[in-house]
Amino acid sequence: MTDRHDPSTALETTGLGKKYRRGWALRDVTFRLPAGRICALVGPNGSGKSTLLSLAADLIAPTTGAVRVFGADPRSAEARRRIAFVAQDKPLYPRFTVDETLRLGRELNPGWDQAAAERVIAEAEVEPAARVGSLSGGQRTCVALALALGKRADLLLLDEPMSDQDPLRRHRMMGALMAEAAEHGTSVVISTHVLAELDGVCDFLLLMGGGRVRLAGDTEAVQAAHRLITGPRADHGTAEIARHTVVERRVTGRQLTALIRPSAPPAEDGWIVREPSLEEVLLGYLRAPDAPPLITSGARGPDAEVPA
Ligand SMILES: Nc1ncnc2c1ncn2[C@@H]1O[C@H](COP(=O)(O)OP(=O)(O)OP(=O)(O)O)[C@@H](O)[C@H]1O
Repeated sequence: MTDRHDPSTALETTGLGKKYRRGWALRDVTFRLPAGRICALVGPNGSGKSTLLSLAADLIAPTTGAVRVFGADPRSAEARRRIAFVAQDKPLYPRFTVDETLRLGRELNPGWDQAAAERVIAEAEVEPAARVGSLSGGQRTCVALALALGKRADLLLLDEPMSDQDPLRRHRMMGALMAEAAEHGTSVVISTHVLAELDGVCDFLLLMGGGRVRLAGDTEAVQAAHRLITGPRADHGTAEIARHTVVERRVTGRQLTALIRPSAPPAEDGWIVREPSLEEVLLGYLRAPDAPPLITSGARGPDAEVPA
């Protein structure tokens, strides 16, 4: 685990685990998110995404291991100041107006950025004089996002913030969020089920499955580690594929398509070989829950012992 006040690492976990009465929600999670990155947190329902975010935001305590925020304990005042968390259930005061909610944010946060918060409200076309209790679920999410951005945190933890937004507002909110993050170098972890939403937005990836990390690293490095190969479903094809780490293979008619992590340059003759899109990589892993995990070097802590 890195020293305190590590400016280069936004979030780091070592052997992090969380056990509820019914069993483990998170197991042996070890990764490092460098600062200034936009990290997509993806995985099926119940794979541990919210649990991981809640541990980082100190809403719950780990059963095993540790989590650090910029090198600090999440329970510390420093970590609390540097984190903003938008949970799935946005706890806001329903009797407050939007304006009053922002005023509360200003009073509670010394570094409050009123202009940033107001930009989100304006972008979302939410009426500042409206009571929070009268807003739609999607509009309430925008108020929660405005509070998070107004706090001017260094690490934004966002749990499916776009799930209740209509497509147009989803697009506008993502744009506003990314513009703010780029301007201030803010680190972001955003969980989502909408894989298409990630393209060109996120530069870091964390894929969870069964409470464990299945993929972690720069999106470019993750993509570059994979190849999508298509060819005839003949015996020699099977032999070719067996040379590599196979994430997923599918047969359609006489054709074989496989997502692989090549151990050597794949044979080109008779095969179409190309780098998969991020969505293709993610879909491959989601369809193959037993595929071996990949933690790229950029996502490993200095003292981590994780499989390559
Ligand atoms: N407070 C809790 N008490 C008991 N079990 C819990 C609690 N919170 C989560 N779990 C369990 O932990 C596991 C992981 O849940 P978690 O909410 O972290 O998943 P998720 O990936 O965020 O799911 P989703 O995509 O549906 O939001 C699930 O099996 C869930 O039932």
